[in-house]
Parts: sequence; structure tokens; C-alpha cells
Amino acid sequence: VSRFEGVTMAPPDPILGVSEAFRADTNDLKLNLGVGAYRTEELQPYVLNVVKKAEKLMLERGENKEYLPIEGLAAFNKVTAELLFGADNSVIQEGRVATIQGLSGTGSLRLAAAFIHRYFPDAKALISSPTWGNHKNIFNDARVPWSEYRYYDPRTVGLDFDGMVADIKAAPDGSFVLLHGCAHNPTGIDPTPEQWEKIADVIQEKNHIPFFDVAYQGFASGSLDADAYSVRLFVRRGFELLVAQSYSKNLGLYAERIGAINVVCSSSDAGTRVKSQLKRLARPMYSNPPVHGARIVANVVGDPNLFNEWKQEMELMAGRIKNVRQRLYENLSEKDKSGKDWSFVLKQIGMFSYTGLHKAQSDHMTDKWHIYMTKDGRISLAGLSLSKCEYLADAIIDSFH
Ligand SMILES: Cc1ncc(COP(=O)(O)O)c(CN[C@@](C)(CC(=O)O)C(=O)O)c1O
Repeated sequence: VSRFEGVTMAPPDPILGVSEAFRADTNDLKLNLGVGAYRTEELQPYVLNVVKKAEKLMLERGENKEYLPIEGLAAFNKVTAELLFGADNSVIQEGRVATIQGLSGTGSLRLAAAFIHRYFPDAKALISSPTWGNHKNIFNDARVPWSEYRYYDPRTVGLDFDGMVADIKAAPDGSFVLLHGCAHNPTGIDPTPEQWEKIADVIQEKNHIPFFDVAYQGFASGSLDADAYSVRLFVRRGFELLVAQSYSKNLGLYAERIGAINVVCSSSDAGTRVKSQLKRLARPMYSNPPVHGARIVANVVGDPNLFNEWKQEMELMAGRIKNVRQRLYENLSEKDKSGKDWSFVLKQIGMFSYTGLHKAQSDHMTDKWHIYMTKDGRISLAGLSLSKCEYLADAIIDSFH
């Protein structure tokens, strides 16, 4: 008898499964607003010019394919921490950051979760409600128990700040609070600077450990520094904390799987010990990370001209999404006679709009309009063109009837 007979079919992934369904659709009106992947106005994937230039340089240099160290490419680890904290930050100057190149944001989150499970076996993770769906999978598979803190308020289509603070306060001391550094996924709603201060207060009061997920630095507002505001605030306030990074969106390196986990420690000695234990966890997990994406990041950030061009391209991508938000808002406001307030489309930041549409409505959008989105009502504006906004607006309004 087959030994694998008992293996059941896994359900499709709530986000990546939408792309599978989209690919299977043959209708040429189809629109993929599921996975958060940037598309141009022509709805094509976008390889940044600086990436092409960096790869050309790398090819000419004829680099080898030797294993990287477990912790990854040293040049990448240096620039990724400097991008996040600012090169002049005291945590960098004092060598208090343990940085490990990870398999993009997901792999970095997973390595951190393994570290939490091993060194804080009684600690819980606190994740926002809603959050990026894969956060639950990562903590479940790393055997880190989690609970949710209130985040989205459907009544105001805004942040349930009081609920968030209350739930963080009610959690057991020393919990790991998972925070989206910028461009919250899926809601696109970020705390204000004043709210970040109060969130820091309650985390400090409870001896919680901040754990930032920074998957959109520079991509949300177009500014690397502005999008690092929350992380740098907590560092300035003296927290020890973790930060997972991803270059999937801001440098378009989705399939290169390049990111990092950074652990800010109270001393460089602690940082050295933390780094050694992260390496010990990484070795049996994937041994050492892929070199190509790390070299691209190191080359782009390491060359002043390429770095400046990258910043311009990020502003271009963020700007296109802002234009799409504006056009979609206008189309919805003009066409919808129900008096519904669509201003949340403009207020939300990043690549997503959390529309509040129910599962039945998103199913209708797919079945009748061939528009693919996640069942929680999230649409990726990065997959939308100006010319398709009217079509989407018609479909959204139609889904209410
Ligand atoms: C908040 C957040 N963290 C981490 C990641 C991980 O991305 P990476 O592993 O490629 O670095 C994503 C990507 N979320 C996407 C854009 C894609 C996905 O679901 O994997 C999304 O559609 O939500 C994310 O939105």
C-alpha cells in the first residue's frame, strides 16, 4: 500500500492561490489584484533599471558561485542595516545589531520565530487583526503561540487604536509584538507618529519585545527614511527589538528571495551571541542564503549613482500607485449613487486597499468580472492601471447589488 496514501490535499494559499486561479482564467479582461506585486501601467512586471545596471556590472566582474557564510553576504548585511536604521545610528556605530541575510521577508520572519521558540519558549507573539495571512503560518510552524490585537475598525474604516493598545496591554508581559513598520498589510492603515509613541509606551510598560516586519521600506511613501520612522523611533527609545526586511517590493527582487533579520541588542557582546545562535538555527534550515539578490542590493546601495536612481524609481512606483488611488476614488465617487464614503481609498498607504468587501462580493467580482482579489476584501493597487480603474469601479459597485 502507498505510504503517502493518507496525505490529504492542502487548501490553496489565500494569497498565492489567487494568482494560480488568475493564470487559469482565459478571459482577456481578467485582472489580478491579488498578490502584492508591482505592475507597470501596461500591467507588466517591472525589473528596475538599477537592477539591470547592477547585474550588468556583476556579470562583467565575473564573480564566483562559492557558498556564502551562514549569515550571508557581509556587504549586504552592512548596507541593509544602514538602510534600515540610518548609517549614523548609534546602534550601528556601537555594533549592537545582529544582522543575518534571510530568504526574503518570509524566511527572515521564520528564522526569527525559530529563535523566539528556542530562547523564549513561554513567550507569545501578538499579531494585528487582520494581518498578512502568512504571519499565522510562520508562527504556527515555528511553534510560537500567538494571539491577535485589534487593529482594523470597520466602522471608521480606520485604526482601532484604543483596542490595539488595550489588547497589547492585556497580553502577558514579555510578549513579542509583531508590528508592520509601514504600509500595513492588508489594511493600508498606519499609526500616526503620536500613536506610535503611545504604542511604544505600552510596550515599554509591559516589557514586551517589538518585532517589526518591514516589507515595504521606501515603497510605501517613496522615501526610505520616512518609511523607517516607526523602527527608528523605537530604536531611539532604547528598545531591544527585531526587524525583518524584504527587498521583494522596493527593489522588485521578488523571486531572488533577498531580505534580512536584524536584532538590536543592548550590547555588541549580546549581539555577537545572538548572531551566533541565529546562524546555528539557519544552518539546518537552509545552510546559507542565495548570493545573487544580496549582490544586487549591495551594488545598488554601494554606488551613489545607482542608489540615487533607485530612490527615483521607488518614488516612481509609489507615485503610480498614488495616481491609481486617486483615479479609482474619482471613478467610485462619480459612479456610486449610494452616498458611500470612498475616501479610505485615498487615506490608505502602500500597495493595498482594504475595501471592506465581503467574500461573496469578491467571489462575484471574480465570477462575473474576472477580477481576482483576496477573499478578505484586499485589492492590490500595484496590479491596477489607470485605464482599468473604471472597470474596477463598475465591478465594485455592481458587487453591492
Ligand atoms: C507584511 C509582509 N511581510 C512579509 C512579506 C513577505 O514577502 P517576501 O517573503 O517576498 O519578502 C509580505 C509579502 N506579501 C505579499 C506581497 C506576497 C505574499 O503574500 O507573499 C502579499 O501579497 O501580501 C508582506 O506583505
